[in-house]
Amino acid sequence: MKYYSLNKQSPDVDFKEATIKGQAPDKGLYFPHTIPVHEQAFFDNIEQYSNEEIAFRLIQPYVAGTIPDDALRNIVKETINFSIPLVPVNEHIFSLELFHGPTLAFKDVGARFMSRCLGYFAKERREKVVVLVATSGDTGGAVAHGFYDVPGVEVVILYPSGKVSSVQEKQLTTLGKNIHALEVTGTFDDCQQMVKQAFVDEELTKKIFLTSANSINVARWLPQQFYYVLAWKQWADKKNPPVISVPSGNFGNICAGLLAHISGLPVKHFIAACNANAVVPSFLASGEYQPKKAIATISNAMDVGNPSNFVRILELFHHKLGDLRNVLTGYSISDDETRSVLKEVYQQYNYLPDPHGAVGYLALERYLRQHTNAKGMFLETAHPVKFYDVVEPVIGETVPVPDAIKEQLKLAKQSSLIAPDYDALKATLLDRY
Ligand SMILES: N[C@@H](CCOP(=O)(O)O)C(=O)O
Repeated sequence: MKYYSLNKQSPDVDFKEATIKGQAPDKGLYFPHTIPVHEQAFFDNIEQYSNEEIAFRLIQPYVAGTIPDDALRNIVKETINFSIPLVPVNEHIFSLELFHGPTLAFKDVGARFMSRCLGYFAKERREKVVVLVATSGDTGGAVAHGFYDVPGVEVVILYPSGKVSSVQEKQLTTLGKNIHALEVTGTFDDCQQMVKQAFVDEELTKKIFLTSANSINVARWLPQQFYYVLAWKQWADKKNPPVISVPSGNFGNICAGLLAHISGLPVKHFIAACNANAVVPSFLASGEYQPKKAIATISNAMDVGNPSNFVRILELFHHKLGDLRNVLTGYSISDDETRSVLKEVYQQYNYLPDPHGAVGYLALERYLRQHTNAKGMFLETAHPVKFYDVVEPVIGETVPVPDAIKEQLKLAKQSSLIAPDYDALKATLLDRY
């Protein structure tokens, strides 16, 4: 499989080089030359396959030739060694729980896969790799955990000061060793911009071997297809495929779902469930793409004003807005609506979503009101405890803290404050590495 840059000014690369580079030299995102289409029988008989076999079959065509199949099987097995259950909330709506991994968020799948691929490729290199990553909350913790203590790898996480939850901040600032956090006095988009600029700074990249662990990196983005197909395995009504509502910020997750759909996965419709940061729903309505400064909300991991993966979504649909609209509808949900649906779902169905899941639930409910024969699922992208400061006042109860993170919450934060300014990042990196 070859990958091309969406800016079309850089040479094609294979999976190994795309993973190591993170982003193409012309600042474009890498995109696969062909999208594999799986046989109908694979999806028709999906219950027959183990989770590992499903994940392996999905990812193998993208990796082929760069990691041998036996090593890849091992990577896949370690990546999804936790449950990904589809849980009924009511008669029409199911929750795909993606928070049973070590950092309680869907990002664990991509981060674990990428860290293992990079570990595999790094064995062949002597140089230290510096992984740069921007986070609005969940990516940072998952990448910190996935790359913790990996030999030859240093991780630098940029996060917007005061704009991630207290649990997320602990997850990305307390591990120490090879994990370093930079607290940026700006927005997630500032962090993302600084990171992207670093990759094209020749002076810096001559001295430091940099890569990205955001979904701009194909090794972070592509494995996110796994759980869409694992959801299909658990979907009972195979004659009536699900509507899938995806809480969306940087749009890597929904873009992976759309990719799986183009590869043959039965899905009735996709919903981009956004908070007040509604650049993509506005685009779907008007045809105009207008990036905006990110607005802070209670579903903070989706506080993105210029989603990186929007260009990949356009490419998937050959830039044909009509085709995209046939598959994807966008909704924007306010913080007040999020609080009230969170409470309602908890009281009425005894199911506690996190604020991102609540946005996904309400967007799905709105769509199903117009499409009465359909049923659907929302992606429950993170455990509600990660947002206990929002959730507890809404439901008037304490959210029990899972054992997986109890000890980490007692550790002290270690971070360096920096301005939302590329020169500040460059100076920090040159000084440290
Ligand atoms: N929602 C993200 C923002 C970065 O997204 P990514 O998938 O490109 O890493 C976060 O939680 O940090």
